[in-house]
Amino acid sequence: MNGRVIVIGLGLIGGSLALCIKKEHNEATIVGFDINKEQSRLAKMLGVIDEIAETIEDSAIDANLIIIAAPVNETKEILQMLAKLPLHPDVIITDTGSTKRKIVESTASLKDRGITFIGGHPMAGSHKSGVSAAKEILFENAFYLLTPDNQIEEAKVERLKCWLLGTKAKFLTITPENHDYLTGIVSHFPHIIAASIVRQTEKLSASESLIPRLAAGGFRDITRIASSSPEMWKDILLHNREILIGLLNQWQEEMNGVKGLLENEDSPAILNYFNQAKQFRDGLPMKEKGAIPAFYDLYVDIPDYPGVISEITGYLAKEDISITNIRILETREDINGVLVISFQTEEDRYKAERCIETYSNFQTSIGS
Ligand SMILES: NC(=O)c1ccc[n+]([C@@H]2O[C@H](COP(=O)([O-])OP(=O)(O)OC[C@H]3O[C@@H](n4cnc5c(N)ncnc54)[C@H](O)[C@@H]3O)[C@@H](O)[C@H]2O)c1
Ligand SMILES: O=C(O)C(=O)C[C@]1(C(=O)O)C=C[C@@H](O)C=C1
Repeated sequence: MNGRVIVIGLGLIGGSLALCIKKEHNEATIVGFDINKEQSRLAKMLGVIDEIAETIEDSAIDANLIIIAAPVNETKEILQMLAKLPLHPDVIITDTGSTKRKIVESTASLKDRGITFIGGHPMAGSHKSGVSAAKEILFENAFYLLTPDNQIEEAKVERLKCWLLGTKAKFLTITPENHDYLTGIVSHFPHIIAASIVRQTEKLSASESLIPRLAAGGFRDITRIASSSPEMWKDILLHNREILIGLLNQWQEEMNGVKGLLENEDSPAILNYFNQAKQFRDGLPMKEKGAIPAFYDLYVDIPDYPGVISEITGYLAKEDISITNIRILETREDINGVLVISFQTEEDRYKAERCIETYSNFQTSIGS
């Protein structure tokens, strides 16, 4: 498709969407705006956008598609500001916010003017922020939730899906209320739990300095998302507070139940507790982004001798397998080191696992 697309908020999500749109619609012009000028400059330098917009006002006027990929509170403010501008009558405005009810409510003035707003939420992401973490394949196979008002013409929804074709996501239409209930359960609430586990651990570490050094695989897996942007999550929680308060009440009951099982030393019930959790977890769809890691990490246990990292990267280079990131887990320095290598795709990670197995005796695992 041809036209002008403006992306407001050039972080992980805005940057990734810009890349997807450019890939699918090469002839379109992608204009980017971010309140942080450094992000705009970086986005242009990385080829994520074609042009930098100096203000939203100037660039939105002739846009065919406006994507707001800013934090949820800012998204509301931007929508209210757009409602005052002389926009192209055929423009489609969408957002990427993790909550929908309050955002959709703030579009009343746009709606009164007959301007199309279709709430959007790509259900894939990461704990990383900023345009430097943006990638074209971020949304592949993920659900992309859309919350069009029932007055929006189907053709407009189809046009938006066409713009977003390069995401290779699976579109699903739901109401804003249902959206906030479902994402409250599978996304917002787990972020609270992850942060609470980390905070409890931090408090207990004050009297036990070994704790941070022992926190290894399991702790890291369940708390990865506690490294997400605190600013972003503060607003998400406040947008969805009623649902989250309900879930916290249920969780407290659940925890009281577990406490009861322990107090009563109810061995069969404890076994059953873990069995049921395992069955549900193991049955989650693995091909969908929601259930697999956002970055395809491979963990390699490495002995401590000079040159071991270049040895492993050498094996991967030999088989032409590209890596996107490499780091050492410091917490396990005192036993062997653990090298974490990230790949763009699950297939690359699989090839790397086979490659390292073929050329060495290093133990690998995918850590999930
Ligand atoms: N991170 C995720 O996993 C994820 C996944 C799906 C949806 N989302 C949602 O997408 C949105 C963006 O998240 P992200 O992860 O890309 O965050 P991010 O922090 O990587 O990027 C947000 C960008 O918005 C910019 N910004 C803030 N206020 C602005 C304003 N008033 N005008 C213009 N730019 C502004 C910031 O400078 C930043 O560059 C959020 O609403 C978030 O809830 C996040
Ligand atoms: O993978 C992660 O780090 C995420 O937290 C991604 C995640 C999620 O909770 O699944 C976070 C917020 C979004 O709105 C959608 C996706």
